[in-house]
Amino acid sequence: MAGVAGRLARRWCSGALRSPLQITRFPALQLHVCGPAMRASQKDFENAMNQVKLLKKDPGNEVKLKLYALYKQATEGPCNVPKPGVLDFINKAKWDAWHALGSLPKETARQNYVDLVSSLSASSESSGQVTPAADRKQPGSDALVVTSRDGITTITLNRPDKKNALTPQMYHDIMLALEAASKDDSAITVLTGNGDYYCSGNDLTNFTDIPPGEVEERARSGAVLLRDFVDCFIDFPKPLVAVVNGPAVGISVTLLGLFDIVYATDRATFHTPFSHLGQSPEGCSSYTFPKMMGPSKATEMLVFGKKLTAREACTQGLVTEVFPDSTFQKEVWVRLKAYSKLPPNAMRISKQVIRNREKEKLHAINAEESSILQERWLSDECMNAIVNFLSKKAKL
Ligand SMILES: CCCCC/C=C/CC(=O)SCCNC(=O)CCNC(=O)[C@H](O)C(C)(C)COP(=O)(O)OP(=O)(O)OC[C@H]1O[C@@H](n2cnc3c(N)ncnc32)[C@H](O)[C@@H]1OP(=O)(O)O
Repeated sequence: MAGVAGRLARRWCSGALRSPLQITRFPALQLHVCGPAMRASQKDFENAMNQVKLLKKDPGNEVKLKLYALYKQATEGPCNVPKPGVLDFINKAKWDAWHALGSLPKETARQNYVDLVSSLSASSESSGQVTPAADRKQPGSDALVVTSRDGITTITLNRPDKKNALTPQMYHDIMLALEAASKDDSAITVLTGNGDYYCSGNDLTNFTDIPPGEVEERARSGAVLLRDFVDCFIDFPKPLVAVVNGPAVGISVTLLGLFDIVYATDRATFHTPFSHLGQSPEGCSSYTFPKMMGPSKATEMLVFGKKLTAREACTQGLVTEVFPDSTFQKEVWVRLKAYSKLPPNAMRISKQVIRNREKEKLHAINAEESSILQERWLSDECMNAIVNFLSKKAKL
């Protein structure tokens, strides 16, 4: 086994399965499963599969083989496929691992899978047992991962290779996730990013491949989507926390004015390059930013595109607290777990007392900003900026 593991390590470490994210592309871990629950429920199992995608550290080949074997056993039962040839190292190692589980019942394999993922999560920064909060419609792609544990529902942007830029599918999935989180039994909802960025804002390739006759219609439907998306944040009934794990750009910054708490690593920056892009502010920032930081500081950000450090953003009221990057995850999650144990109804009602009197105004501002942006998207200034980005001339 040592020789095979060594060859596997070389193959995996030099190939497609190197990073923790890539573990999720291990095809067997993606399949859907069914069957009755004994101990770990189907939901626990699905949550565990989502957790695997978020592991910060590569667990190593032995553990990956164990996960593979348990997954196969839990979903298909005892190994029932022919043994691969001796030179087919990877498939043979996988087959060996699965075959070694003998007649282990599916339910036990599922439980063992959940336990193993839980122990891996606990030993990485995102610790804690994953538990289902409510029946949740899973997002339509891997670009968003939703988990619930310790009374906290966490929505994680999971497109690290694109700095978590937001695609139309992600806008829809975030809305669905917020809708589900508003009804589940968690006390707090968190939005965060996987990888080195929190979010690089709207995916600028959303503006490509639009047939000439459809530009206006695309701008109109984009504005409707934007308005609906921001409305979900305005109306969200429970404490909403942004865990800003790295730089934030565009709409991911403007939305922060609608969060109840914003925790940021000292590595984060806050950048709204709207004028550079021929665009205009959204996310109600034309109202929340001047209110928070005064009109001239808001103008520096929203009109001149001044990029703030985390400490500057904290001084100006956009960020609640800044943590050293080395302890960010640990400190923030300890804090949030403690908050999540407070009486949930009291927290929800207090949030509403603080926020409700602004709601109508925010909806009106959102509608206005969306309609102005719809016009901006049709402007030459905006088109030229997108072309510049796409041709890699502009790094903002
Ligand atoms: C419903 C519609 C609602 C619309 C709401 C409107 C919102 C407005 C905004 O959000 S405006 C903000 C738009 N975002 C930006 O302008 C950021 C653009 N990106 C960058 O400037 C840089 O990529 C960076 C500073 C974020 C990171 O630079 P770095 O050099 O560290 O990394 P790369 O540039 O190599 O990025 C890695 C890959 O990620 C792709 N990418 C990053 N951000 C975006 C993005 N916003 N849209 C599309 N793609 C993005 C980048 O192209 C690289 O991809 P590649 O590896 O395939 O080249």
